[in-house]
Amino acid sequence: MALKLSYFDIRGLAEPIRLLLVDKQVAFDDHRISRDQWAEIKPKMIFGQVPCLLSGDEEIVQSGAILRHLARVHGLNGNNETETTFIDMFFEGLRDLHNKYAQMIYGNYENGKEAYIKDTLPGELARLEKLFRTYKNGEHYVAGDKESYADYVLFEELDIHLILSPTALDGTPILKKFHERFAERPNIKAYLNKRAAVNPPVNGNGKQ
Ligand SMILES: N[C@@H](CCC(=O)N[C@@H](CS)C(=O)NCC(=O)O)C(=O)O
Repeated sequence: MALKLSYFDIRGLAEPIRLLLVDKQVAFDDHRISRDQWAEIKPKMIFGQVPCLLSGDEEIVQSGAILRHLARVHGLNGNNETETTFIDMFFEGLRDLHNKYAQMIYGNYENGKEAYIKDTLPGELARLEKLFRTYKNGEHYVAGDKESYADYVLFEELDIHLILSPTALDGTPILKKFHERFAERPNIKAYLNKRAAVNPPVNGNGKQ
């Protein structure tokens, strides 16, 4: 089934989806929309927004729905209902953190960045690390031995926070190790090397 992922030429909400597809070696058209093209494309989108994954004739929007769709198709959803629920819960927790990050990035970067790094982030990461240790003490993936869609989201979330603050993970060694391990997965590593040459912005306003 031909896949086309439409998004802007930034990492943003599409990057965990790209990472999942790349890691699973699923071919896709990585369609990057320019600001000029957007005015024409926006009215055609179900909610007037991207990312949008076109899978054959099926149009899927909402980044969480896209990730969960791919998780079901590629076996990245846990081994049973308990694991799937845990993975979803972990993902929603990551989404909450990302919303706080995005509020600061888009709404209060100049005045809010330092307070976000110092006051908000450590507690958020500590909570995530505690949850991450639920399965096998966090030695592998979110739900234990096998990767899930939430691992791609977690990796990207940690990665962008390291861009924001290179010492961001110093207080959460288990998450730091996960980030290092995940970056070494061969397909991810090759993608990160290729991406580094282009270095696309993390966010739409160029702040990161
Ligand atoms: N809940 C949606 C949010 C999508 C969203 O906010 N997309 C932004 C880019 S990150 C967008 O399309 N902005 C352009 C616009 O709204 O015109 C999701 O998770 O996919």
